[in-house]
Amino acid sequence: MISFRAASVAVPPALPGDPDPVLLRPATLELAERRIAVVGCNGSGKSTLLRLINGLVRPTSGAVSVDGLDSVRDVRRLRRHVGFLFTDPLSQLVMPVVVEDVELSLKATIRDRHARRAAALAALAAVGLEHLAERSVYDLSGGERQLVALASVLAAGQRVLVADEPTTLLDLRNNALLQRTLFGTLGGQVDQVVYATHDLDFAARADRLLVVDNGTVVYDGAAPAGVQAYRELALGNAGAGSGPR
Ligand SMILES: Nc1ncnc2c1ncn2[C@@H]1O[C@H](COP(=O)(O)OP(=O)(O)OP(=O)(O)O)[C@@H](O)[C@H]1O
Repeated sequence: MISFRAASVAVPPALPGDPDPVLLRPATLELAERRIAVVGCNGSGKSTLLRLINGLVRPTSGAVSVDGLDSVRDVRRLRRHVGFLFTDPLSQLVMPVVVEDVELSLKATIRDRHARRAAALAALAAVGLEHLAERSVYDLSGGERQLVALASVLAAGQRVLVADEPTTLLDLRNNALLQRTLFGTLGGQVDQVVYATHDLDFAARADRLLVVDNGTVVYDGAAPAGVQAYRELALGNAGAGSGPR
């Protein structure tokens, strides 16, 4: 269960004397569903909301917790419980060689070096990238990096996954592979996936959908109606006729 209790985020103003810009207005949410999508226009506050979940952003007021772990007080334990997939995979690929990056995620759980290598190769195979195991992460395409980041995050074995626009760099086939892999882990090692996306077909697959506008959660409910609400919000009347496919 992911809980937001009147959680808000404000930052210091760029110019002295200006009011503090509010990135997220107080949000109270109890998120228990397995697949939770967050949609909204550029700059609406989706990443801010996602980053609150694993303590990358601290609430200015209110509180956020995941399965009883407070995002400020228990932040170290929270980070072991909640994995985060960044929009830009280079933000999180820390080892120079693909297989080594996945092995790093397994270090806490598999002590034997050979077993760790085998598990890392299996994690890469799950996203169709075992042939890239010995390549430099800097030589990969953007989409290949995004899939390696997914393999590394899944290998870490966290119960909750937060993914910030995880399909932005992926072609149609790999987009489908990512969705299959991400959702396929649910009910196994993973209890919940929370993802922000501009891909409305991906968003429509959620069990619950949040629409964020100008730092406020303006819709919270079923995905198909939420996608439609977002179309109308973003496009006005032009979006009203085009329902989710
Ligand atoms: N540290 C900060 N200081 C000032 N403004 C910030 C800071 N972090 C984010 N913002 C602003 O807060 C707003 C929300 O940012 P956020 O990254 O949450 O949006 P988003 O919905 O994820 O956008 P996108 O779809 O473009 O990724 C943006 O206008 C951004 O410029």
